[in-house]
Amino acid sequence: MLEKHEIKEWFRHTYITCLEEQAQRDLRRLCPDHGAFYEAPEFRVESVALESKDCLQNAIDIGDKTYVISRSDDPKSSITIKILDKLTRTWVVPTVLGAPPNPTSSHSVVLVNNEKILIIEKGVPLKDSIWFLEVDTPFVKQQSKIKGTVVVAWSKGVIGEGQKPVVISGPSGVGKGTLIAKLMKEYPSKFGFSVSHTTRAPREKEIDGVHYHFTERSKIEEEISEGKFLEFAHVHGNVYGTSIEAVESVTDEGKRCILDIDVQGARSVRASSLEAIFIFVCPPSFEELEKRLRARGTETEEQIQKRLRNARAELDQSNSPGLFDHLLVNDDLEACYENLKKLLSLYDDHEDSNDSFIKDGKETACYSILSKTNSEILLQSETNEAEKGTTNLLSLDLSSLSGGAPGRTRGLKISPVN
Ligand SMILES: Nc1nc2c(ncn2[C@@H]2O[C@H](COP(=O)(O)OP(=O)(O)O)[C@@H](O)[C@H]2O)c(=O)[nH]1
Ligand SMILES: Nc1ncnc2c1ncn2[C@@H]1O[C@H](COP(=O)(O)OP(=O)(O)O)[C@@H](O)[C@H]1O
Repeated sequence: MLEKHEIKEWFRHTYITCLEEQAQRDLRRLCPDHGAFYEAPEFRVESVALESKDCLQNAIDIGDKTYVISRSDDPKSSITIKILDKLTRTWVVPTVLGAPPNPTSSHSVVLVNNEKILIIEKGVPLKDSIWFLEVDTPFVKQQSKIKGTVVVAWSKGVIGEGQKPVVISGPSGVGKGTLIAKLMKEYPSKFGFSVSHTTRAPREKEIDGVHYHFTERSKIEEEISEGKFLEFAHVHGNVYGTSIEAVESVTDEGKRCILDIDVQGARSVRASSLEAIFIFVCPPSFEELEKRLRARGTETEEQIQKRLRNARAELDQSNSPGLFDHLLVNDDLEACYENLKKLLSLYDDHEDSNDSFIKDGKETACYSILSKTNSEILLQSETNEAEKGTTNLLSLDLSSLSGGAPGRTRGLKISPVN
């Protein structure tokens, strides 16, 4: 049997989870005498955050665990996560993956489903304020297994769906870079390149931050272990990797992201939550590939031999079932480029259902969470619209969230409530 002060504290935590009905049930089970004592008022997420002088914290119950999300009143400090195991009454500090929200003064939280918690940052425009803390998604489960620790992961919410990124793979020297450069030159505002990290040395005309982020092995390994990479692979004796930020920053600019990565990387992206289109570029023949590699003149003979050996393996894997959506043969460059354009235009009839909402400018106002049902979360403007007689509520449709950690949770449909 719990002590009365423990019951009170426990109930305050549980109540905030938006599971007040369950809380009442559990409370009756744990302590029949006090079950009816704490009447839950009408549900309003914001009003039940636990505030003390130097800290704001919210607690969310999922099964036997309570996730405590706190921030101090130092505006520079970011959110911390602690987990209370209610059965053993022990605290766990989880490994937190992904880029966290920028520090702000406070936030409101609500449980979306048993896999993730929605956090709305206060005092920042809606488009920057939506965050998901994943606590039991497939990604988090997989990372937990790999790391052998309890893992949670941040994912930024993005209103509307960006166009699917395009993954381009193919053996060294086949012409991937040439095709991508043509595309970027013709459509600079439509496509953006995912700038990979690599431990290989820069070639003569390569610029750091433009062609690659050239980096040290220890640095990239550290960042990989911090969950900052969507994928990475050892290619031709060096480490190459796509940071989550490399892809998401392009998509956030409203551009379609192009990734030039090897077959291992393509496989990893296929297995990730990033939905993309996968294209493999083949040479017309192995002899022609060798000719192009040599003519480029950027590698030593030893490096050319290594690339040619790896090319055979990559060509073999291009037919792996379910890996590549399209194979393009780069024989005549112009013809191949035209085929690439045709292929990409297949997916160009995309319309953003949130266009009108975004044009209204509502996404620049500040909101906080008001309430939740199974299908929607209501957000309330932080301005004084209610006093002016208008409701200024927004509905976040929960049926269409896509993606998630690592990266962004896209496809958020938000519409005004009349
Ligand atoms: N997995 C993975 N492969 C990459 C990445 N960036 C580049 N690569 C691949 O690494 C290989 C070597 O690239 P690079 O050294 O630029 O040589 P090049 O392909 O001969 O121009 C190519 O197959 C690229 O597609 C990355 O971020 N991840
Ligand atoms: N269709 C083509 N016909 C002849 N040469 C090509 C063709 N496509 C690309 N090249 C040349 O082949 C070399 C390798 O191309 P590159 O784009 O660097 O390949 P990758 O990025 O796949 O390693 C470059 O010198 C490029 O100018």
